[in-house]
Amino acid sequence: MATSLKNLSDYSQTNMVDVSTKKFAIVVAEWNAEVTEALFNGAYQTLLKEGAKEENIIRKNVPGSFELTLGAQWMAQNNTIDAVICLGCVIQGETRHFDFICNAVAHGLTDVGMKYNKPVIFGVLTPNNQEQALDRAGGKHGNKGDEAAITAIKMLGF
Ligand SMILES: Nc1c(NC[C@H](O)[C@H](O)[C@H](O)CO)[nH]c(=O)[nH]c1=O
Ligand SMILES: CC(=O)[C@@H](O)COP(=O)(O)O
Repeated sequence: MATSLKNLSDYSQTNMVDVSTKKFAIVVAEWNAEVTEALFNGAYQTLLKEGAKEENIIRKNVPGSFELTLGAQWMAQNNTIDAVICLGCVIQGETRHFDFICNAVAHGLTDVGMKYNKPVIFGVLTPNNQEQALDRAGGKHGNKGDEAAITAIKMLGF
């Protein structure tokens, strides 16, 4: 598995720009809160470690990952926001509901980034079970929240 070959929290220092004046929105889905809170902490601490200011990081919650798209749009339309980081965790259930949510939010966040011409980062875990989720939210495979924050910073250095 690709993730088993890398740690989500490892990253190269290329394209790491000065983010001391950059403003970030982090939109967090409340579903699977144990996981999404760990993703948020990873993203938040990574932004601070890379030089972002606490006062320049805005957090907004949405009920579930499906709502990340509208939450991202509400943040992206704010001209003072430089990048939007979206965090969620969609865990496979018994039905195809998982597929519809994952596809909708992946396409939706892509569309928001293209519409507002700014980084909108897909920090959504799509695991088969809780264990796989926790492994990627500060567990043995690192933290996708770290990865999402670094991705936002790298895109600002494009
Ligand atoms: N099952 C999960 C959901 N489901 C809720 C949806 O995201 C959405 O809020 C609902 O369909 C109403 O629009 N959300 C997650 O983030 N994770 C899940 O595992
Ligand atoms: C991904 C989900 O929405 C999930 O909670 C749905 O579970 P199920 O497919 O068993 O209804």
